[in-house]
Amino acid sequence: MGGEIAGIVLAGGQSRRMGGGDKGLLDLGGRPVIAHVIARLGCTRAISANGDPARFAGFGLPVLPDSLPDWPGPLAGVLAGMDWAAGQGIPRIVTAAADTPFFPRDLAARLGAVEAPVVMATSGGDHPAFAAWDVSLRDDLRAALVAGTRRMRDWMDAQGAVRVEIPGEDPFFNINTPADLDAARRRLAEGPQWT
Ligand SMILES: Nc1nc2c(ncn2[C@@H]2O[C@H](COP(=O)(O)OP(=O)(O)OP(=O)(O)O)[C@@H](O)[C@H]2O)c(=O)[nH]1
Repeated sequence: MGGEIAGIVLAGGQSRRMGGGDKGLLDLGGRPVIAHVIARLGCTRAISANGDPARFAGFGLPVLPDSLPDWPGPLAGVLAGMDWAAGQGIPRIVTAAADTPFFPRDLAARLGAVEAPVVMATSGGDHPAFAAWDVSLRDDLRAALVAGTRRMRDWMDAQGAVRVEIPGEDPFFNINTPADLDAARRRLAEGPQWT
């Protein structure tokens, strides 16, 4: 599929399993976890998160508050990304989670190459935070949220999302707990392929 695709990093949420704060701002090898995600995604154009945008100022990207701020969950962040991209005249976004620093660098190209309105990454299970979305779906997504849809997977299944298998060794390892952060630091120490 041709056309521009804008990377949106989902960085909101409550980080309850981590004990609060922003998982993306935790240190991993001398830089924040989200810096790894921004670099790997390659086409990052915005960060999706509620709260004070100043905490992300160092990345030089717009910080998008959730389109439905009282609606917890990453789908509201996806909608914010779609609304922002539509305003920029960009037809498609690809989303990545700010707490997942080791996915392949060609992820956006792999998802963007599939000609479908919703493309979900999978590797030993679905990873709905990693997906490509046509922004033309935003009014449908808004309506679904208002109607009570909460889980990304439910909405994507309703849309008949195409699945793309992403290669790699546990490519969507994500940092939810302090033990996960320790494991990520150990993985980083394994070699330059993870930096
Ligand atoms: N924009 C936005 N992103 C979110 C929201 N909730 C979660 N995310 C992001 O979606 C990804 C997956 O989030 P989870 O780990 O399921 O939820 P979390 O709130 O970060 O963590 P827990 O409270 O421990 O479940 C992470 O990158 C989060 O930053 C939200 O309400 N808005």
